[in-house]
Amino acid sequence: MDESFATLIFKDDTLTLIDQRILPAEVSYVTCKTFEDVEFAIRDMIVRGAPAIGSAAAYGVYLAALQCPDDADFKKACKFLSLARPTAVNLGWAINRMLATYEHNIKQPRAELLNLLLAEADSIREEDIKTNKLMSRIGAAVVPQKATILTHCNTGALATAGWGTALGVIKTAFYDKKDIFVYADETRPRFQGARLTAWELMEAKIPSKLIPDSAAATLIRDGKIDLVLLGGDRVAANGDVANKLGTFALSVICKAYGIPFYSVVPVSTIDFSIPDGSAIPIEERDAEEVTHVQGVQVAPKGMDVYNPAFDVTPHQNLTGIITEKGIIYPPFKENIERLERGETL
Ligand SMILES: CSC[C@H]1O[C@H](OP(=O)(O)O)[C@H](O)[C@@H]1O
Repeated sequence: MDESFATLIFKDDTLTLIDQRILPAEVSYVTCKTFEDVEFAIRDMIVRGAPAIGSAAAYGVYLAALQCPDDADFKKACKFLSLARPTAVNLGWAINRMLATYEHNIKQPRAELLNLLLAEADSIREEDIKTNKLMSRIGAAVVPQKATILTHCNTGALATAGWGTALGVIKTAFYDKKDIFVYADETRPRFQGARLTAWELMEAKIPSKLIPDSAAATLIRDGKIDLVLLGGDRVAANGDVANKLGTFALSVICKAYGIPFYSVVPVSTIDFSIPDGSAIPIEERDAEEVTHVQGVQVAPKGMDVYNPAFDVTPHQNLTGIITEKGIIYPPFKENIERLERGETL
């Protein structure tokens, strides 16, 4: 996808989002004029991907301030936004950053306070694009001159405010003229890989193939994959990573066959407050996502469903975690503590 496609645009007190529920069949946009619109857009995955969710939520907080001059109403609106999806830490991180701007400037005239909140939301969006390009540059160093890469879910411009995390690394390696080939798995049940990553790879003209999720294991066993690059939604202080369902299984297979396995995340996706992955809330989504495919029923009516949207990969299965502050290698806990102290790795 060329960079003219913006995942989210904010203008005239309106957040415009490319509707990721129906890409690539249709390129259409949804406008959000209230914080309730933004909450729905996040919850229904019109916008998805940890950094993109954070950026959208930041504008949702600004819209809440526009709608709610009363402090208690505003705080209630922010709480409502924070509950839209539980796993990606970027949602809470962005809301908390906006709330800090609000509290710090609460005594300013209302118009000035609103301007400062909008400026903070713009900064969060702009910083994310810069962060993605920086981590992509750092991450491209782990991509051999000739490599076949497996990626999972969607971690491109659509999952962020622009450019991408793991797919950002892949694009950077490609534009660096590395001889890469990408296998993108479909990523059931929402098909972020088949719908979104395939679209971004084709737009970028990166040599690639789409595969069923369950084909990855055989490709890894048969030595067809040199490297796995994927995203993350919340990283615990010991390096455990919550990411799209299926990540854990891929990590086990890669560990068994000695394939490098990297999560690519901005530091804003690290939750320094939780000691390990057991504390990460895992979102469970509607049964229909599994019983239906693009609205067509495939499972018998009334069949019970377990539909976790994420799983947790233990740090022991990771080769490294690529960030804009450097690559976190084992010992993960100690190196994450260095990041928390503001060091660059
Ligand atoms: C760049 S973070 C992308 C991250 O978000 C995806 O989840 P979802 O599509 O449900 O928001 C997936 O976990 C990706 O790795």
